Amino acid sequence: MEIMIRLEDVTYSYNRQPLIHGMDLTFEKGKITTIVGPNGCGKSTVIKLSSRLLHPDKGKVFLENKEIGVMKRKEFARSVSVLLQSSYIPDMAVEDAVMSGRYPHQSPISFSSAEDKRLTEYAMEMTYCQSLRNKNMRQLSGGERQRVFLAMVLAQDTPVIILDEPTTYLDINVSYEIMELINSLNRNLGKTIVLVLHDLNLALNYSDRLAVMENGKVVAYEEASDHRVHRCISDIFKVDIRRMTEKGKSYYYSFKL
Ligand SMILES: Nc1ncnc2c1ncn2[C@@H]1O[C@H](COP(=O)(O)OP(=O)(O)OP(=O)(O)O)[C@@H](O)[C@H]1O
Repeated sequence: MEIMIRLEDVTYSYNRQPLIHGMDLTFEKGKITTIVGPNGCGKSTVIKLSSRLLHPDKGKVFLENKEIGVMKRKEFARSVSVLLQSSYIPDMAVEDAVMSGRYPHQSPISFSSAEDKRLTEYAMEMTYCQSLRNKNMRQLSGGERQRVFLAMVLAQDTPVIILDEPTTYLDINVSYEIMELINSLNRNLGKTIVLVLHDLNLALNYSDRLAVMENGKVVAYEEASDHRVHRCISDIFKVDIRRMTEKGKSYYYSFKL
């Protein structure tokens, strides 16, 4: 098992109110790991600590063997892309916004290369944004904007992709398409993916591993098919988890008892 991101003895407080205390957590290379847990348990905080948007009060975060706090901004951005829950909405056309995802790969004086244009097109195609290319970001619906933010992440073309609730605002069909895309980025291109998902059915069916959080702590961390993690989810969310097989494929689903 190779580790891509490692939180080591991490402590974090907001306004002197401790939220995370001495957390050890790893995200494996080449896997899809999803963090689940109730509102306010600290999932986004872990995402921000893992992507240098917050710095631990104590402890360290490593990307492979480098401490992320000492990495150069562009160096980190060539390795890790991140989609947050509420991103700033830039006042620019969709195509330019997606192209801006390429910035870590460009020098300050260079213009966009053929590779930048190719990846921008690819990212827009994969996220169904091509027809939006000339629209201003601020004119988009919530779901359209979420797809463009995902395209920006794809265009960044990093080995690690961190997505905090990527299916927010998306209708059920687009949610599944995006989860299939995330799955194929992992299975076909070997990307390491870290997700936060509220939809337990998506989390159970698209993750290799699940980290269950409660009150700032990781209370279970197992393979997504492991009954121990299912029991923990059942206890926290007061749901039952079942497995069904359809056309030779197994699926998990959760439902309220
Ligand atoms: N900037 C902030 N200042 C003060 N408190 C904060 C700040 N950001 C988050 N918190 C608090 O920290 C706790 C954890 O927040 P966080 O956003 O990490 O939770 P979450 O598990 O991602 O929640 P949700 O599922 O609702 O998105 C919450 O109680 C929240 O109110």
